[in-house]
Amino acid sequence: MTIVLTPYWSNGVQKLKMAPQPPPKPAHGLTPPTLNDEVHAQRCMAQLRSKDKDIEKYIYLSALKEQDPHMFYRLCLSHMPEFTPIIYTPTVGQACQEYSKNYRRPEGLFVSIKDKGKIRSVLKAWPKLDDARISVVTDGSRILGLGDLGINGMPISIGKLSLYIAGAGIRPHSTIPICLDLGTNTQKYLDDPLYLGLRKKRVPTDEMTAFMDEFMYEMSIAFPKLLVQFEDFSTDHAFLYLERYRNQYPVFNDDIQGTGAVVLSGFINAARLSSAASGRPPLLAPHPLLRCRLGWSRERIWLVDSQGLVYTARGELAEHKEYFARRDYQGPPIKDLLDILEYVKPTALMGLSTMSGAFSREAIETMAALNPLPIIFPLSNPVKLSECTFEDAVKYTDGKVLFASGSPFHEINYNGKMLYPGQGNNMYIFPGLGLGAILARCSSVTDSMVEASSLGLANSLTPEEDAMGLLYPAIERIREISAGIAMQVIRSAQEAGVDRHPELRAMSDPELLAFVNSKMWNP
Ligand SMILES: O=C([O-])CC(=O)C(=O)O
Ligand SMILES: [Mg+2]
Repeated sequence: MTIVLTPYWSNGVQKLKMAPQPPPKPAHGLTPPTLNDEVHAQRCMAQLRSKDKDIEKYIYLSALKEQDPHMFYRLCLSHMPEFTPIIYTPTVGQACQEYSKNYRRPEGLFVSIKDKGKIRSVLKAWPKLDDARISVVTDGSRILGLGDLGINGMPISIGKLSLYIAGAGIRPHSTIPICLDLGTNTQKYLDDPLYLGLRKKRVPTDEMTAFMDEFMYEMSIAFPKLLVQFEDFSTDHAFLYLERYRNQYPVFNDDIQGTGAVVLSGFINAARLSSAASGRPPLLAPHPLLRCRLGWSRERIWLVDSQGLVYTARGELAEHKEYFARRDYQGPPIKDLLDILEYVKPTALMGLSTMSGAFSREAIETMAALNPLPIIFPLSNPVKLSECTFEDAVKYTDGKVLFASGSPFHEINYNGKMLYPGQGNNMYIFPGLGLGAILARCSSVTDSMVEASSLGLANSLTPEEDAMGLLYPAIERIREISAGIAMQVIRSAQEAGVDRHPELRAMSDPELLAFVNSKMWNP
């Protein structure tokens, strides 16, 4: 699906002041007596870099995390740009595809449709019942843009939780990766002798819903302090279960809400730069009214799917497309993206299509002809499914583009000037959103909390990052960014009345930020 956005503007809210972090505790563990920690860190990096293939690096880091989690997280934090593409998108996509082939040891919880009726006993098998604070739950049905991987989706839960630990200082013991096995419709896996999941097709939705009801209820009993992040469910089920449980349990959907928040955040910053470049006046009233602006933004968003422009007169539409279907367009159908761009004349082009090349050279050139500084966000994951590359976006706009992608691209030296791609990936949002929700002990995750995370991220750019034209802050600052986001999320939970940690209400903002920082685990 492609969303074409027309102009949009915003101005900033107050910048956050960050409290200093507590100093890291000295690492200790099962290391030989003459082993020097500093040198061993270098040794680990050398071992990592000696691997030719990214999947080998993934396997090496997975083993390091098991053997020496302090070293793993310490290196992860000090090498975020090098680590995230391995332990997370894009390599985690390959790790999922090859999970049954590369499997070495248990790392999470599997709950299958065969456990229906006795899910409680399966959850009780988890060794750290009382510590559990955050679980990432997938059913493997839509892993990144790679489709239905069945039980092979487990590494996505593991990867997200590694970023919770690195990026928000959640204690490793407090995380539970979960993969639900409801079958798979991917024949290749059903035929694979090494496949680790049930050899059956996915169960129908009513059966799945009965399973999910029991699962969610038992989770809330077994782990009373747990926040649940739904991850990579197929689109229809993603919407269905978010709506079904969001007022009953603390739960959010990373692909709907986390991605929405991260894209909005990058877009707020891009719109500011784009409007300035075009000399257009600011188009948007100040921030904290996002929800009120939804109706307004609906007028400015043109949704495109495989059938072309989405409009109400086109006929029956999937429910999640109806909201943004154009009511003011009567036809004829316009299918071609170039024709749609000519018709709409958008400021921004966003891709959620999982179609590599969907933003063709002509589409990018058209965006550049329409705007002095077009906003182009190819958001599909992993890298090989991105609608265009950073290089293409730079080349076909002559270096004048506000770019963010879902997966990482390298910076480019274009005519002597370094240009930096933004990574509009929900990894900027979920650690801070989750941390805030956990610390507030919230009973549910409200839209206002998700919005708060988005605004917290948008306002986390330093003056230097701002001057470089970045849309997202440097990922190296993830701890500081997550702390700021968590604080905004806690305040928003308090405003919504879903917090269950009243002592935090009395704290001033600096006190609250210091509290958030003090709760972070450090390797
Ligand atoms: O995992 C990522 O990189 C972002 C995400 O949630 C997805 O693509 O489903
Ligand atoms: Mg996802």
